[in-house]
Amino acid sequence: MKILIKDCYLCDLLRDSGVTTGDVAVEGNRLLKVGGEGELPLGWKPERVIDGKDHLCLPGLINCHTHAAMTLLRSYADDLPLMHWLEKKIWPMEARLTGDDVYWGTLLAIVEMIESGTTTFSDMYFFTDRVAEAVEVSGVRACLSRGLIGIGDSAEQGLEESRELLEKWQGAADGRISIWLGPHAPYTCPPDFLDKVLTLAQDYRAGIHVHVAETKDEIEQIAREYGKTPVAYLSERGVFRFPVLAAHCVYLTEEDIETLAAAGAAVAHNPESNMKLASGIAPIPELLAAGVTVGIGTDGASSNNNLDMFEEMRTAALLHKVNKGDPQVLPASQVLSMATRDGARALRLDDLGLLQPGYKADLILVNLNEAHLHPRHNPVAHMVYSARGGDVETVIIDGRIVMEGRKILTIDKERVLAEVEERARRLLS
Ligand SMILES: CSC[C@H]1O[C@@H](n2cnc3c(O)ncnc32)[C@H](O)[C@@H]1O
Ligand SMILES: [Zn+2]
Repeated sequence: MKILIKDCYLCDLLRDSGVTTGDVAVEGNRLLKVGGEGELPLGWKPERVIDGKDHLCLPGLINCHTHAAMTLLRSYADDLPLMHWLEKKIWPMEARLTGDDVYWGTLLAIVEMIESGTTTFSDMYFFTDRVAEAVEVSGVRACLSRGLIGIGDSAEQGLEESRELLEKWQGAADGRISIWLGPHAPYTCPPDFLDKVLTLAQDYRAGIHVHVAETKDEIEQIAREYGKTPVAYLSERGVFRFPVLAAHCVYLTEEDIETLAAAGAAVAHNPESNMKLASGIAPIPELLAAGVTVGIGTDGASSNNNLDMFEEMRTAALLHKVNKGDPQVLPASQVLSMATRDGARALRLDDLGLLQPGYKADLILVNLNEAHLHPRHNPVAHMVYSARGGDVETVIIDGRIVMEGRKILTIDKERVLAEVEERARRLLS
């Protein structure tokens, strides 16, 4: 499809050169022209023209760490610390989930993400076949991992399912789906199990998505069991020989940061989940100073409790300023970059996260005609400090319009809401 978005505001995050106005042309699943950059072939005619006036065009937001189907458990267990929350509330309830539950819970997450401008997400859950189906039908982009727990009966099953996913879904849905391996965390993955995960990573050249150093409890447990930090434990097993997406990374030593930087590992920062579970504050300024790529994630809807990346950007920006007592820490343009370009790099998705000719056509139009977005001194700052997910008007993913005028075109939202209500009721009964 050839789409022309006319007269929108554009910001160039690569050069941080402020905001301009211009047109954006999309052909197939690629950006053809963005403002003054790129060429339209002679006689090029759009099939769709979208009026971009009073709208800011941005790369689609990238949610680097979530558990999409946990929308089913939103506000089922609040105000608890991580281990109590997981062991006493979440895991017993997750044991009751069916594949259909995960499918509909994931679709609900996708509705929420599209409505708030997220076009790509990185997920770790189970029944991942069903997660992939939800991604395929809805038109979003996703990196999916089957969460792997190496203690208990289902360890081997998780590995087998991961292998099947890699065979069946890697590059599926026109390349919108990527498969990663998801060893859950150092405290659920003993050394011999991690070794099996890495053999699979080697066989399929897959990346590793893992929770790391999230709480003080984890630091103490891994020190007790292995006499080292979680990062050192993973490093000794050889995890960092592969592309790594490390979620949380709240408690890191200087040496851990050096290890992550030297390995080219990326971190998914989840400030709201870390705040809600009272896990702590990740050393994001230090990671950035060391050259580590940092993306932003919401974590699951049960520890956040929404999937709005605008809110997450604002929280990230504010949290680190107050933590450091320095308002210059994490300026708006850097946070917006973390939620777009750096997120794409963290997920190893080339040609994504920037509005540049030749890049994948994943973009959003944010309606600036709202009271909280006036006056327009600095639309980039508005995206981090003032905007809300509900300001997103149009979403294009892989060159396809998936939301227009706030109506999602690929999913029957009413059906999703009804299915989830019924399933959530059954789960608690
Ligand atoms: C085995 S699939 C993934 C697994 O992770 C659980 N989970 C959700 N949020 C967190 C978190 O912040 N830290 C650790 N584990 C988390 C989720 O409930 C699934 O069981
Ligand atoms: Zn998580």
